[in-house]
Amino acid sequence: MNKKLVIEGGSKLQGSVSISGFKNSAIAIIPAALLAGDNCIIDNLPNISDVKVLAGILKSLGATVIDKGNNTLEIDSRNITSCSYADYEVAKDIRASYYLLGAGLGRFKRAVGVYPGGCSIGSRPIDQHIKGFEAMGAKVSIEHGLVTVEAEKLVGAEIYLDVVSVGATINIMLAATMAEGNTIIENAAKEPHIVDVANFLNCMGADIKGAGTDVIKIKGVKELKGCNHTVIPDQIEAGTYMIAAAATKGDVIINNVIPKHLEAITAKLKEMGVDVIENGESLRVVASNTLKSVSVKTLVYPGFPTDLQQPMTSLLTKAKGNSIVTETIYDGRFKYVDELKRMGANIKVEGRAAVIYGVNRLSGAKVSACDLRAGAALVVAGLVADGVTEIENVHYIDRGYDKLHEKLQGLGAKIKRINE
Ligand SMILES: CC(=O)N[C@H]1[C@@H](OP(=O)(O)OP(=O)(O)OC[C@H]2O[C@@H](n3ccc(=O)[nH]c3=O)[C@H](O)[C@@H]2O)O[C@H](CO)[C@@H](O)[C@@H]1O
Ligand SMILES: C=C(OP(=O)(O)O)C(=O)O
Repeated sequence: MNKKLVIEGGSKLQGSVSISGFKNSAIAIIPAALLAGDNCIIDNLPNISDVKVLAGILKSLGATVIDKGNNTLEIDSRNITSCSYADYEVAKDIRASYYLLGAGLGRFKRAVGVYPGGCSIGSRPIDQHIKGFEAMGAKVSIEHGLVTVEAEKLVGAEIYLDVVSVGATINIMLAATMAEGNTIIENAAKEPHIVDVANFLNCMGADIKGAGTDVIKIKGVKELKGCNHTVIPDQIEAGTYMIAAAATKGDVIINNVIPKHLEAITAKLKEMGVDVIENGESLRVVASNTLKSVSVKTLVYPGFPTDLQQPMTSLLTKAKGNSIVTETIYDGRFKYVDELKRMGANIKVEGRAAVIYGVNRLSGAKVSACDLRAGAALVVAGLVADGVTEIENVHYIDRGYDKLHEKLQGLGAKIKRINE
């Protein structure tokens, strides 16, 4: 089906919007539920395609997955007896299928899965995941597009990550939860969803300490039990609405957020002259002044998140003067810039840096999203552009934004979705 978003730019966003559960947390927690061999109830799940794909894979493995409504899934993994998913067509577009390797290894000492896909934003190896599994005694092989991990005995180990990796940190944590003895992950990632996943695992009976710091200690346990868990709010979705509010010179209250998780983006917006007012679990973003140019460097948490680099670049096209965006996490996350240029942006990319020369106006055009956050960047650009912008490849946006066009309509944007 050819799906499109059509935006008539120029409306200031106004009103309030509620943030959904965190994609990157939800898509780790669903595979983690496999470890329980029991019934888990997970709520505040975002209504996005990645969640549907993972819930579908768990079902295909034998789990009972019941949609309880109200963004809640009940996942009973008692009937899963092995973890092998080999359907390339189902798994190729998502990254988080890799968590089934760690969870399957933990519970069954063996898992087979499609080599992870996900956004095409540069090289995305899984060597640190493999290093962690091997340190715990597993053998790992990659053949015909499938990754097999298996261990006669899974034992705790000390693992120093060579690069700070969100995926490797969570995957090792999943496997180590049911390994014999203690595991220590050093140079661990500290992103909010690492803490959320650790809280979920601890609620199932795991013994994990230090999540949210760069040293995580896991004492292996023999079994886990089911539990109820509420996914934390989506840091990246919230940041995207903050950026969209600022770009349109709007006044938006963003509800259901954890302001601490948004400090890097809040600080950058304030530097640009935008007011960001915190009120409990809400942030109000008011952009009444001329936007100032700034430098942005993506970093691991608590730095500026790479997943907001693309929408932030769209915002900076509207700033006065020249801004610099440096991408330190991925080596290919500027592909979308050519689409922004179609809309009149003046951006020069040199390796890992982009210089954004502020322009007076963007103009609506037919453009195509090349990945999830590229899609978000084009939406932000479309909201401020003169005339009509048509965004193709909306399936990328559906991977990570819950009811995007409806939420934007609620803020006064002239946006519609066409499913042809
Ligand atoms: C499903 C999910 O949660 N995706 C997020 C996760 O991706 P993902 O888990 O893939 O990202 P990582 O944190 O692992 O990657 C960070 C950097 O480490 C490198 N690396 C990673 C693993 C490895 O084994 N070897 C290696 O060299 C990557 O190439 C990249 O340069 O964190 C990223 C960084 O916050 C986010 O952009 C993604 O939205
Ligand atoms: C890169 C992202 O997702 P994934 O790792 O799932 O491809 C993202 O959410 O921006």
